[in-house]
Amino acid sequence: MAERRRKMAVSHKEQRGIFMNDANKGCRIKICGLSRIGDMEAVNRVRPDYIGFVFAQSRRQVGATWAASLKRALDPRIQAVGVFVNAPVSEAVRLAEVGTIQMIQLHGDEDEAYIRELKRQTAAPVIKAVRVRNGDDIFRAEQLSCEYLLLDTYTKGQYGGSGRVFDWNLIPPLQKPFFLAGGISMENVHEAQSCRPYCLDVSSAVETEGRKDPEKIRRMVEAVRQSGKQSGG
Ligand SMILES: O=C(O)c1ccccc1NCC(=O)[C@H](O)[C@H](O)COP(=O)(O)O
Repeated sequence: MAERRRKMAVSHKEQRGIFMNDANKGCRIKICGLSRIGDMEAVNRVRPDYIGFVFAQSRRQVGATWAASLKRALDPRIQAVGVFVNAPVSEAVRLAEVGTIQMIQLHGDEDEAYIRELKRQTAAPVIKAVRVRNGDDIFRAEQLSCEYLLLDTYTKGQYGGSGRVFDWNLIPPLQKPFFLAGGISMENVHEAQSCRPYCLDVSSAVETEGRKDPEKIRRMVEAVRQSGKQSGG
């Protein structure tokens, strides 16, 4: 077990080195809330950088066993992120340990103590989501010992996946790389990149009648890649 953890730590360090220092690579793209084998086939064709499995309560929720099957159908070059809301630390750790996910996204009220405990038990990089109401929310989150932030829209009674945009003017210059989420669509994808996110995170806008739509996924991934080429990335 200790050896396995050590190897994971090395591989995540290498991964962080590549992702954080590779300034030549343009903005990344994450497609979140995948739950069907057809979704895996759709992403394998266009290869976003990340996909997300939502383990929290949601119409997009997947269980551990089903997520493991989905992961087996996923192109290994795509990183799988597990999305959790106030889950026991052991749940996220276990999913990372068995290889269903490579990164952990905390989308609830998890605090520094929670993140520290997570980091004690796994080397998987941590993304802490901030549901933005004001600039202070973001400043506070930057003090946490996570590798990445994810800035999302605050919606009362809903932790994520609302399809709504927040005021991007609230984003201060940040030290940590951040994922930009919340209502990213074909209409605002270029403007979103001017906020200089490490990665764009999309869910609702690549769905049709509540299901992921392969053609919308293809167009979204293509749009992000095209912008990267135009900006020289
Ligand atoms: O997507 C969900 O249903 C969800 C539920 C509970 C917590 C987090 C959730 N999603 C997290 C994500 O990373 C979404 O991609 C992000 O909130 C953006 O979603 P959208 O505004 O629909 O593009």
